[in-house]
Order: sequence, then structure tokens, then C-alpha cells
Amino acid sequence: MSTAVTVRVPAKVNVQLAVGAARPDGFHDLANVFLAVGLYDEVTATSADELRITCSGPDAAQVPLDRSNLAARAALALAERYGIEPAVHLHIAKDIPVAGGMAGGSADGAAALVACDALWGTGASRDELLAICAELGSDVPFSLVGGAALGTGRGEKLTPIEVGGAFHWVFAVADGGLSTPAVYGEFDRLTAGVEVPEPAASPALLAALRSGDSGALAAALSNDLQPAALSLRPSLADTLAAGTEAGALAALVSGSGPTTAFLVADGPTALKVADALLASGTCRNARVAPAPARGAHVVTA
Ligand SMILES: C[C@](O)(CO)[C@H](O)COP(=O)(O)OP(=O)(O)OC[C@H]1O[C@@H](n2ccc(N)nc2=O)[C@H](O)[C@@H]1O
Ligand SMILES: Nc1ncnc2c1ncn2[C@@H]1O[C@H](COP(=O)(O)OP(=O)(O)OP(=O)(O)O)[C@@H](O)[C@H]1O
Repeated sequence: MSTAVTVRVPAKVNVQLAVGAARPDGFHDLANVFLAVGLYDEVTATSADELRITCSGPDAAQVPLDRSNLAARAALALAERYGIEPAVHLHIAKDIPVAGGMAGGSADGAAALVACDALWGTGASRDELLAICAELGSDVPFSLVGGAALGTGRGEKLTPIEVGGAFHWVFAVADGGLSTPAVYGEFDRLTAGVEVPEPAASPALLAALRSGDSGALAAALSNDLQPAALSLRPSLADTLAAGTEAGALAALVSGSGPTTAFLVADGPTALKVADALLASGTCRNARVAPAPARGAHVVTA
């Protein structure tokens, strides 16, 4: 058995987020096309006397260090299932924006699960790990799987999607976060009295992913939460416009926001768009990231 295990886990962007009407349980049925992107957190699990969470990185002060942290919840869930004492120190090296709509907390949950599984030698099957992920949150199973996938139900039922090439992205990190339940609540308010169609994956979008065609993907991107995020944070329209003017093929809010995502033609254009976004003063930071990226995986054991 290892004494320390480090797991690397990517952020995500939703290249399509089709949202249905609110369900009786408060969740929304989705057609959620996830794409993992190369911005990573790393979670290191080390044996300790008791469960302890630490976090480093520029946004570390915004990350809870108690049992509400998704990494802690993942360790507790696995320990309970296998009758193990959750005596582990989980250190999160955080590079994914916090409360940014890029599934940073979900990523840490999936990474902690993989790390504790390896540290404790539980030997849980992939399906068992995925079931625990789904209990932790709607985005957590995708953080485990990575690549690209269609999420149905509340986003937790995954079907992998083949990706035929690399896509280049720029992410504009906003000041402050947006609460995911608040954005879904705003979606409900904006769609009150309107017939919300059943969410369905776009065939053109799936074909664009399969062929690796950036222009076709740009034409098919969509996010039903974008009007809600813009309603709560109108200044995001300026960021979207700045990236488009700088040469992005397309711009959209990442998931529930407030991070905005820009699909670009190639690596040099990505650097140019990132520079222009920073110079525009409409965001706190701009990050370049390739896609697709691998799901949660052990890097040192
Ligand atoms: C916006 C997305 O990031 C897109 O991938 C996800 O849908 C959100 O996934 P998440 O952060 O893992 O969300 P969860 O922790 O499962 O749920 C948080 C809250 O978001 C809302 N929620 C989430 C997922 C969903 N399909 N419908 C919802 O209405 C609910 O108010 C829920 O209480
Ligand atoms: N490991 C974690 N990292 C960051 N935030 C966490 C973590 N665990 C719990 N949280 C809490 O979750 C909230 C949302 O953080 P997170 O970074 O996951 O948002 P998000 O990227 O918008 O999520 P999503 O895209 O899945 O909706 C934070 O404000 C924080 O209180």
C-alpha cells in the first residue's frame, strides 16, 4: 500500500447545456455535453491520524477546509462503504477557478476518491466509483471520466463521446463566483410561464466533436444557463464581446458561470485572445487550455 498518492484532475466546459423544466426534486433534466479542458487541480492523499483538508493556490482562501469540501465528502463516502477509518490528509493544489462554472469542487471530489482508493487499496470497481461520484454531485462523474461525454438525467448519467482532434480554448476568469443553485433559480424565473422543451443533444455538435472541426463546433456551441448567468452578472456581456472582437471563433458562459469560454482556431490565436481579454479589463485573469483532457488519474503513488 502507498503512503502518498497524487491525482491530477481536469476542469470542464459545457459545449452544450440544454436545460429542461425543474423536476419535483428541484433538479433539472439536462442534455449536458461535457468537454474536459487542460486546467488541473491535484489532490494528494497521505495517511494521517484523522481527516484533514488543506489547500494551496491563488484562490485557496475561498475553499472550505471542513467536511463540506467535496474532497472530504468523497473520502468519507468511500471509507464508509468499505468500513475504513477516514484517517487521511488531503491536500488540494488548486488551479481551477473557484465557483467559476468549471466544476472545480467536483474535480477535487473525483480526485480524492481515486487517491483514497489507491492509498487504502480498496480496489473499488469503476462502476462503484462512478456511483459514489453521482451521490456527491451531478458534475462529479464526468470529472472521473474526462475526455468528452453526454450527461443526461441531472448530468450524472454519462455516455462517452469520441473526439476527433484537439480544440483550443481561452477562459476568462471573473471576479467573484456565481452560485450554481442561484443560476438554476434564475433560469426558472426567466422561463416561468414558458413551455421548456425536453433537452436533447445537438447532432451537429456531436458530429463536430467527432470530426475535431473547430469551426463546426463553434457554430454549434450553446448554453441554456447563459441568459440566467448574464441576468445575474450583466458585465459578462462585455467579456464575451472582448473575446469575440479579439478573434475567437465563438464565446459562451462556461456552465453556470461566471467564467467565460472562447473557442479559438489554434494555439497562437489563443495567446492573442488571452492577451486581448486581459487588456480589456473585463476579467480578472485569462487562461489558455487545450481539450480534450484525461479524467482523474494517479500521477504519483
Ligand atoms: C451547471 C453545471 O455545472 C453544468 O455541468 C451542473 O449542472 C451543476 O452541477 P453540480 O455543481 O455538480 O451541481 P449539484 O451539486 O449536483 O447541484 C447543486 C444545485 O444545482 C442545481 N442543479 C444541478 C444540476 C441539475 N441538473 N439541475 C439543477 O437544478 C440544484 O439547485 C442543485 O441543488
Ligand atoms: N474542493 C472544493 N473546491 C472548491 N470549492 C469547493 C470545494 N468543495 C466545496 N466547495 C464549495 O463549492 C462552491 C462551488 O465551488 P466550485 O469551484 O465547485 O464551483 P463551480 O466550478 O461553479 O461548480 P460547477 O461548475 O460544478 O457548478 C464553493 O463556493 C465552495 O463553497
